[in-house]
Amino acid sequence: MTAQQPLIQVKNLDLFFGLFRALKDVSVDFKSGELVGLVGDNGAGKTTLIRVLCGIHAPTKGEVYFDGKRVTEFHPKLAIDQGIETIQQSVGLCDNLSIARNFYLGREPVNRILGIPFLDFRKMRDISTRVIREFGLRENVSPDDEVERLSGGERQSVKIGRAVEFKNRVVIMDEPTNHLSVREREHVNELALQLRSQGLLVIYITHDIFQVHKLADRIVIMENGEKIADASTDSMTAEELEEVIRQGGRVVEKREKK
Ligand SMILES: Nc1ncnc2c1ncn2[C@@H]1O[C@H](COP(=O)(O)OP(=O)(O)OP(=O)(O)O)[C@@H](O)[C@H]1O
Repeated sequence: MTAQQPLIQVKNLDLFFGLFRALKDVSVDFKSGELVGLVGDNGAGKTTLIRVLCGIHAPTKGEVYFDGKRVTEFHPKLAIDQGIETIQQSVGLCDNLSIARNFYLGREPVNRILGIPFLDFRKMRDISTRVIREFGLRENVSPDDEVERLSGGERQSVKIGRAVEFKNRVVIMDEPTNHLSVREREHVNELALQLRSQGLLVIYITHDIFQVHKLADRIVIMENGEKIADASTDSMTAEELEEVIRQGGRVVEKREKK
């Protein structure tokens, strides 16, 4: 990894829901071409942090920089325009629409005939066919099939394919392998590595410590709204990582006191 400028810089972020402080002075950097595991117990603040990055929540205090520029407005559309895509198990696809339509959701290509705009179905079908083959969907799956017909892993593949095709710069994967079979899980994880090797920043949220330790370059651990550790996976075994999470910040504090 070169010493390049971080793609995303989070500085001293605080976020309150009413009186509840969900993020406490969180600072963290993310670089392009990195796969970063974001872990921590339930309620640690992982989802809240990534919701700030994808423009769903505005921080109460602190700063976020994207590509060196301060983010002054937090809105999901702005985050998408900057190339930040979130892949969650249960959201992101409309079950009753075809794979092709889902692939282009919100970015539908248009043909103009006599100045009247028409959806370019041929383009949607052609591009999504290529991508669904490339991303490992079954041979008998057609771009005209409703996504309802797809397995969990195939649904994730459509979302990941979409992120690559639209040249996203950041893919946030929030528990992307929940409820998937072992084979599908491996496939989704291979796709995550593929995104990283294409130079994207991948932020991977999970409770599966052993899985993320194998995949990630770096692990950021959160606890009660705070970042309690940020370490490369080479510097910590999966067992040590699990212990840090189990003990909250206490193991880290002990290590720092030595
Ligand atoms: N919209 C909201 N309004 C009020 N409190 C919220 C809201 N969203 C999250 N919280 C609270 O903020 C804290 C952090 O939640 P968050 O979802 O970020 O945790 P998490 O680390 O992603 O947990 P999990 O692994 O269970 O998804 C929790 O105590 C949660 O109840």
